[in-house]
Amino acid sequence: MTSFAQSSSWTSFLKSIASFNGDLSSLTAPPFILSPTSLSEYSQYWAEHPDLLVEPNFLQQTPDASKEEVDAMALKRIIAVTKWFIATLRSQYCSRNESMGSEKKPLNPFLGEVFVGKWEDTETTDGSLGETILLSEQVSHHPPVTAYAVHNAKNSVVLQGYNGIRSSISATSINVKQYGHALLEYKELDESYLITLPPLHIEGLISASPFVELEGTSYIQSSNGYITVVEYSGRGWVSGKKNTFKARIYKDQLSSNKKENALLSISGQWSGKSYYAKGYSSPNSKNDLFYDAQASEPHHLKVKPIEEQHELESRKAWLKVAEAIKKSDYDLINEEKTLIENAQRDLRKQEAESGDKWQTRWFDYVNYLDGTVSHDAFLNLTNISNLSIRNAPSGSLKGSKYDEGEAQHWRINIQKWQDEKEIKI
Ligand SMILES: CCC(=O)OC[C@H](C)CC[C@H]1O[C@H]2C[C@H]3[C@@H]4CC=C5C[C@@H](O)CC[C@]5(C)[C@H]4CC[C@]3(C)[C@H]2[C@@H]1C
Repeated sequence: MTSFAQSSSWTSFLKSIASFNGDLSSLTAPPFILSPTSLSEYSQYWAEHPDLLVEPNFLQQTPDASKEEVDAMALKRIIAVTKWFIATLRSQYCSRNESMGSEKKPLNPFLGEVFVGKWEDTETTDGSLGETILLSEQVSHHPPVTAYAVHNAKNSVVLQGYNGIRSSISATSINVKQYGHALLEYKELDESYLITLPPLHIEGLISASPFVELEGTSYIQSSNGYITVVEYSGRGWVSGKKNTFKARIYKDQLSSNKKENALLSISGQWSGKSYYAKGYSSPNSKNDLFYDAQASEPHHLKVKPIEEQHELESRKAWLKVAEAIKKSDYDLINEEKTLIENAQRDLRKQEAESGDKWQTRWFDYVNYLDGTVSHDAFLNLTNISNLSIRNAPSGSLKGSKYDEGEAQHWRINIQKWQDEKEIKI
């Protein structure tokens, strides 16, 4: 038990969780659990291995390739995309534990908050990787939704997506369903991938050292038919290790209905070592190493100095709150947060009076049910993967109990970024 666990603020916090209303940002957490980082910054975790993100673009068959060679290259590419995806998980779900000792409560982004940065090509000697940029924007405040786009122009790679969560409480953990998805497009290959987001829960609350554990299933569906099905579990599973996963790659969604059809199986820890073997058997450490998450340090993106940032940029906007959190000065945290919250309330009031709703900056809210979109990567990929197009928990299948209601999703409007005058990377 950490010393925090006995502190009165943590026990009263745990009691407050008991009367939880579903909106995590409404819980007043004790200062030591607060992160000085805004949730709008979490979009960067999709691209802390830019080399892995771009790698599939270098796996192209020759123009005169036979059907078998074309197929073999397509399989190589989904294996590379799976490796990139697995490599994102340590940053996504362990980076706070590694840098601050436990999972923390991120700052709740205000509507219109943006976070931008870039990864320069420090990997290659011939510059073949090129620069990768991140655009992240809080496109909704109630409920909180962060949209993002990662763009590597040199290799025509665009990753775009958005994330919102719904939380509930069980006896000892916070259960989180993720909403949204990521779309990964390799324009040179005319190939795209739909990536869904796994449910998670927060363990370690009683011992005041919370950490994320992934659960359930997520999918990576390629426009060339191949699909990766990833199953997550924690300590409880056979391996007894935390952050355990099994990924199986199939020729197409139909064959994914039977594990025996798996072409390749990968298993291990997404925050540690994982191994692969042909077919559907579960590989172990005697098989070939697939990826070692601890062996390759994440590349942190470059962010302009605060004094060069626009007032809507996250680190500038939250600077005083972040400093107060680092000093654990609870009164100052509340004082500075209240200033930001009041400014936001005034903006909403003015918009209500003038009738000018807040306009999102770089992302459009696309309705997939009113006929405005006849065909795009998302419709194609949800068709071949049998995944719902609705605003359902990420990875919900067509025909499942969640496959109902609206189908509106956030998409990057690259023209709006190209027309951007005020905010620079
Ligand atoms: C608010 C209650 C509280 O402070 O509880 C203490 C604990 C820190 C648990 C609650 C917070 O835990 C944080 C973990 C956050 C997720 C971490 C990673 C991701 C992946 C990223 O791609 C999208 C966002 C997401 C899902 C984060 C969402 C917000 C989470 C659950 C924070 C909880 C408030």
